Amino acid sequence: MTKNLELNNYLVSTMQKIFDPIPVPLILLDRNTQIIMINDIFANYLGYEKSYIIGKKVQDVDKYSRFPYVFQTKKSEIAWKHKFENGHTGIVHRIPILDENGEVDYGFGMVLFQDMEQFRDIIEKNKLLETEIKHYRNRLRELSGAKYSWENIISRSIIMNEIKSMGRKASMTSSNVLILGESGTGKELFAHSIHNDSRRHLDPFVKVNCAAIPEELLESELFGYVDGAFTGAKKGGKIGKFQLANKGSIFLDEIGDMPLNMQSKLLRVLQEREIERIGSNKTQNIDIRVIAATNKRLEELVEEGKFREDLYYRLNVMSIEIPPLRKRIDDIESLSKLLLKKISKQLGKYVNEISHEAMDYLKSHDWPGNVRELENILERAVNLTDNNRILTRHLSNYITKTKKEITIGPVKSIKEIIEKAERKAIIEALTYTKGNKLKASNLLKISRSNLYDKIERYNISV
Ligand SMILES: Nc1ncnc2c1ncn2[C@@H]1O[C@H](COP(=O)(O)OP(=O)(O)OP(=O)(O)O)[C@@H](O)[C@H]1O
Repeated sequence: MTKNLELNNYLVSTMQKIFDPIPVPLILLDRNTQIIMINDIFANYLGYEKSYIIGKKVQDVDKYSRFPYVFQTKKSEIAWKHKFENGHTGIVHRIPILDENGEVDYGFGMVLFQDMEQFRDIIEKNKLLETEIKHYRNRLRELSGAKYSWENIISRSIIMNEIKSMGRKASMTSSNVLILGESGTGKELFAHSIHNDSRRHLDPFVKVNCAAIPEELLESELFGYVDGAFTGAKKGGKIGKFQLANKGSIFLDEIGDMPLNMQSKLLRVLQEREIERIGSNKTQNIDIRVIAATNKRLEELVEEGKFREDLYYRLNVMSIEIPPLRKRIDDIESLSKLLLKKISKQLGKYVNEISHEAMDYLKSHDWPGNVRELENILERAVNLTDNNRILTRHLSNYITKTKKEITIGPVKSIKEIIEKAERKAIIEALTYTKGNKLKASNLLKISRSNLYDKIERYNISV
């Protein structure tokens, strides 16, 4: 008995030594709400000598104490506003400590904020920090997030409009998306737009070019690593792209070039929805949407054993195939106009017109490099022209060398077919009448002024 008492006294005095230097008001009660321990700062706060308080029931020191109630409910009260008997108002925690039978053994209390001013100060600072974080998040999103949306994707052809509307549908779902198409067809534009139009648009959009990162670095890029994971690892470790993209979307460009071993790891992420940093055995849950793109024929890669079939099916939940530019020549004119605007802005040189003949050449080219190639051709032409107009001579030789009749594209608009036929008929009539416009207009059965208008509109040199 004496031994137990001695032990108890020893424990209490040791704990008191620990309690006292802590600059936060702390209190410990026994199961009868009797104060076993209180630190100096709390005793001062209550306005009593510590020796006077110890051994008293808590409600005798502060008649508003809710500890008797907490002992009944056995439920902690965290961050409660409390007005003490002496008039102070603070924010407090009251925690019942239960024994193995679930009965209250002790009660632990602390004053988190000693007055409401202090509390309001912290809340204000917190709000300020939140605003700052929001600001930097927005800046980060502007710098590294999704930059493009549907308005940036020019589409006049029926086929492209349909594909855009499929893209819009894909934005609405949370399924993975696979974007297929030749190089330069606008796969990346689609990936940005899908993210920007999805419910994840306020969260990160992280791009990884699977073909550009050496195989041995890809795993650490995607998964990150912990401090000291391997020789040469950065101090403090590295956050992987999966984690950076958490809650948002990860754009895996050139997925067809992902090495097989990484494909297995990606599949695990998609199945388990969790990742492990290299060198760590802790898993972290992640919530990401994968948007993958490739210019390779994935089915062929699957057949050749270069792409995992199960991963292919996981990614191919919604697939969008962007047709090459040569299959949608109706888009060339409007695309060129938009690209001219963009290039003019970049080069600080205003060019906004393309002669009819030059446009014909553009429409009859095969465009193996698709929109990217068109952009390059136009940039060169803008540099070469002396005014605001691009003529045939400003186009690269390889574009003007071969001009075939434009018959490609099953979805040419009626307007374009009529315009082409009209232009051809006017040229034939003018050639036949050796440039006599009156005779030509009679042959064509249109008025002379109408003929003049069309000559100007179709840019026909007489
Ligand atoms: N429909 C479009 N409207 C406007 N610009 C486009 C369109 N399609 C492509 N572009 C432009 O063409 C260029 C190439 O597009 P993007 O990078 O999206 O192609 P990609 O298919 O991802 O190419 P790669 O397979 O080589 O990565 C970009 O400058 C893009 O802005």
